Amino acid sequence: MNAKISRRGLMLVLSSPSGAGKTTISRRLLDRDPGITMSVSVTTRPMRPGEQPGVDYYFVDMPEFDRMAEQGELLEHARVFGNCYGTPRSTVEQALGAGRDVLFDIDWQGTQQLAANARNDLVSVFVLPPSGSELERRLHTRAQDSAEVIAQRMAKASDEISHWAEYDYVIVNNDVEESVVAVQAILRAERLRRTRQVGLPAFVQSVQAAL
Ligand SMILES: Nc1nc2c(ncn2[C@@H]2O[C@H](COP(=O)(O)OP(=O)(O)O)[C@@H](O)[C@H]2O)c(=O)[nH]1
Ligand SMILES: Nc1ncnc2c1ncn2[C@@H]1O[C@H](COP(=O)(O)OP(=O)(O)O)[C@@H](O)[C@H]1O
Repeated sequence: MNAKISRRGLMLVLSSPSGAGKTTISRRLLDRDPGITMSVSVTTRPMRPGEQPGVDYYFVDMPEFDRMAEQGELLEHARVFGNCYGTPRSTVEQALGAGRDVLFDIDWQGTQQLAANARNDLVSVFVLPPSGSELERRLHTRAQDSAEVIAQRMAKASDEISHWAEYDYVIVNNDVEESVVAVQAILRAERLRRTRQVGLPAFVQSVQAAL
């Protein structure tokens, strides 16, 4: 049997223009891998029908968001579509220390901040749609937004996509299952990075001691 070597968790970021499929990929990944925890963000945007506080987001008002940001309670934060979004620091740090991986659905601004502050813990994946017309089709089939909101999301897509080259990995989400398998392969390899396996020195010593 393989020895259990303790490991630091990693931060897996999925970013994409709205509608490319990151929520769909994230859900399947979370269902299949009990070692991953989803980071729940705080936001000032209004709750949508069907959303649950503490599950989809923590919904807060602007003064509370500002207080959290000022007191250093957010690992990163950004303004997106006119609302504020941020990642609570404490849950992420606890998970990483306990060897659990954390999945983030955040935009390029948040990813840049994590890269600046915690590069060694970060693995970033950009999800591209197969084409512009397919992106628009997916936004329509999701049937969540008005025509006006869809037009806004399409206008924002080019801006988000312009940051693709800042990511460690890029996948084109043609087939959901293939995309999930690709992200699982990325995770599998990244978990084996020497620097993340903090229990390795002790393990190697124990192997050497018996030689
Ligand atoms: N930087 C940052 N971006 C976030 C965070 N939470 C969500 N986002 C991004 O904010 C954008 C809007 O999210 P949301 O309001 O849920 O709308 P939707 O995902 O486009 O339906 C998406 O691009 C998310 O990736 C966060 O904590 N930090
Ligand atoms: N590979 C795919 N092929 C076809 N439809 C997809 C694919 N991935 C996601 N979708 C669909 O596209 C829509 C947008 O996906 P979603 O995961 O909500 O995107 P995002 O979280 O990036 O905004 C949803 O209706 C989803 O079922």
